[in-house]
Amino acid sequence: MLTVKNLVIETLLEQVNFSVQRGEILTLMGPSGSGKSTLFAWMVGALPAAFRARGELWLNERRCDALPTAQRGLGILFQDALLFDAFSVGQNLLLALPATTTGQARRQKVEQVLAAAGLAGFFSSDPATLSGGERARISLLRALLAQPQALLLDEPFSRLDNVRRSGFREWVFAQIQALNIPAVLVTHNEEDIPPGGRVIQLSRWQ
Ligand SMILES: Nc1ncnc2c1ncn2[C@@H]1O[C@H](COP(=O)(O)OP(=O)(O)OP(=O)(O)O)[C@@H](O)[C@H]1O
Repeated sequence: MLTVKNLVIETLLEQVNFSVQRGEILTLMGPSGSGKSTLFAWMVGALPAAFRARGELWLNERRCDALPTAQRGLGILFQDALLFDAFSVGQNLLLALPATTTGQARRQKVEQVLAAAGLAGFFSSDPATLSGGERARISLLRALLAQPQALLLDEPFSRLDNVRRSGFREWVFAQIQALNIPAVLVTHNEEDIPPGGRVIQLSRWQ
């Protein structure tokens, strides 16, 4: 379970409280500038220096808000599918693979997740030559290869056209359910809300 408890980010967010169960996707909505991305930045341990925050972050019974980013167990996916364009698709994915997988098993693991995502044969591709939908899928694969215990999705669908958007959305939701990890989705689009999913509205600091 992922919990944000009594979070205050001064002059931006007042008293944010939520818990997300394993396999659940909680949707966060709110006007532009209400602090959705800043909330994610705080959760991953990268709050801009301009802000002061207090509150608790818990992931699977472990308090995480004082831990370094890499130890929090959170994966994050941004609106822009950020990939290193100097590296091939496969190298981008290898970078995310934990050091516990070694030797030839590293490449095999990456080939295997590419194939499972319908991207067999993309290992040596240059990310700059991919479509927006392909970049989005590879970005999610990269986030998942790091074996996060929870996933934060910051408008991951907004740069995709309508056809790609719904396909990618279903695929992302299926991945989260298969991994049985909690996820938080920021979106401006009500169509992105998973069927029956809970929604939290962030409001501006009063
Ligand atoms: N590094 C920073 N330093 C100072 N202020 C910042 C910084 N990053 C964001 N802000 C400000 O914090 C406020 C909240 O921004 P944030 O990006 O969290 O909003 P948002 O709800 O994600 O908006 P949108 O829906 O437009 O993406 C905005 O007023 C923004 O200008």
